[in-house]
Amino acid sequence: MAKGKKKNQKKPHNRQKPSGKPKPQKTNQPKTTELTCTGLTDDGKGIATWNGKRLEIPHLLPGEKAEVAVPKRGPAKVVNVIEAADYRREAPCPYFYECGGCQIQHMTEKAQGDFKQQIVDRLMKPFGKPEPIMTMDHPYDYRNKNTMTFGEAGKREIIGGLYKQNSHDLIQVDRCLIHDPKADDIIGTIKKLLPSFKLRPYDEDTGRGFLRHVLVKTGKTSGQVMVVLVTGTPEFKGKNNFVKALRREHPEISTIIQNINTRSDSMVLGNQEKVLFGKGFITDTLGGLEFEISARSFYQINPVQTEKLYGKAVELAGLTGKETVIDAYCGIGTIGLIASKQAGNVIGIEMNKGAVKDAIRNSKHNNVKNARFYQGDAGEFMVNMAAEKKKADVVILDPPRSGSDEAFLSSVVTLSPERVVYVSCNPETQVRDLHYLTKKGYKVKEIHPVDMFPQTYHVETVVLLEKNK
Ligand SMILES: C[S@@+](CC[C@H](N)C(=O)[O-])C[C@H]1O[C@@H](n2cnc3c(N)ncnc32)[C@H](O)[C@@H]1O
Repeated sequence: MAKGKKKNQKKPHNRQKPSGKPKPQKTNQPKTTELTCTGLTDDGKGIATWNGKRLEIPHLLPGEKAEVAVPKRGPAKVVNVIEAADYRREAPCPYFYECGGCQIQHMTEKAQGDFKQQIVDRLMKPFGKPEPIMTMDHPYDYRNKNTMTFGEAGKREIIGGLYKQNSHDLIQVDRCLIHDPKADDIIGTIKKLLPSFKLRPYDEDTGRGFLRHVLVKTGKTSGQVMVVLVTGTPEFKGKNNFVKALRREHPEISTIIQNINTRSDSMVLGNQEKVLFGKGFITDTLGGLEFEISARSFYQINPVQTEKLYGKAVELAGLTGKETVIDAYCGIGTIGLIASKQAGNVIGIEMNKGAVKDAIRNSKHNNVKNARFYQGDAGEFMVNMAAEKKKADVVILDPPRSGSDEAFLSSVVTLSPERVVYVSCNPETQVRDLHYLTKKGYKVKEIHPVDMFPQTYHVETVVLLEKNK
């Protein structure tokens, strides 16, 4: 195992007190005990009680009896499952128990769907019964955005992999089961090429070395592939030959970008980019439209499920070709542009400048004439629209995990659209916002959970609200 970052590690010290009496060492030696799991948290951890204390234990399932190691600090760990639940399975990924990327691979696929359905059913109970969750036929290989981090282990052995759960320790990962396999092949080739070009992984502490991460984006429909080499320094010795060698092994690559990231936080990408080969972006098709995807633009990571999610959102909007539709928190304009085919006009609002530029470019690229995109805070934008007595027939909103805010929601109430379609990647904050809207004259009509992120605990929901008659 390699260290991706050593900054927070304290140096050990051996000094003793002058009295000669050694200070007792604080140990974190775990106690191993037998526990029975009584429930599951919404992030997929087993719940058990030990010495009157509630424990949340990764990889343990309700009804199971297990030997569990309980340290003084940090998470408890399953040592041995004594009685297994009938929906437990051998996790298909060999890195599952170490890597933090997936949390529920030890459940059968049916159980994963049931688990997410139960969460949504419970949270949405005040508003009605949710529809059955939309699951995926092949819940693997789905990510179109794949990142691996580079570091070193032992005697300068290069590691290209993922962080261990809750840490900055890297695990060598040759194949991540939810990544696009093509992406992992390319990352493997890059790892193999590094020594022959005398390129090393970047070390944040010393500022030496070169490669921090490799990000590979793939267009599932177009087959186009973007490779982003995230480097800690701008110098790239032998870059032309490196690009040639990589393309020789992977002629499917459409564009290669060097992204320079000198930051010390956990952001993968920096602000500076150089296009080394190709156009610097790829395209992909979604909802019958073609979207340009750049290294830094937000694009839903599971295209198969996104078709279902957006399809449902547009269907719930109930458009007849005349309506004014607001696409709030619109990102690169995907939902609004897809809806524009059936709407009178679309107004998109988004905070991120780059995403708004992408949305405008995408509308031109698809010859959409009835959509306008604005940059700003969605709440402020809606307050202004309400103050100017503007009209909206349908509001579609897809806010970040933190949900929407009162400025936005109160302006929705003032604008008084017939329908509100609320897409969310966090049903908890969505429920909070639904309580607000249902107290102010709206009624929840339909609730649809969508499994956008199989093997993880995350669940997406799309909810239709209508104005009380
Ligand atoms: C979950 S993404 C949805 C993007 C888009 N609807 C899609 O499906 O690709 C949420 C978006 O909200 C934007 N955002 C966050 N806070 C915002 C705010 N206060 N006002 C407007 N947009 C905001 C983010 O930049 C991000 O693009």
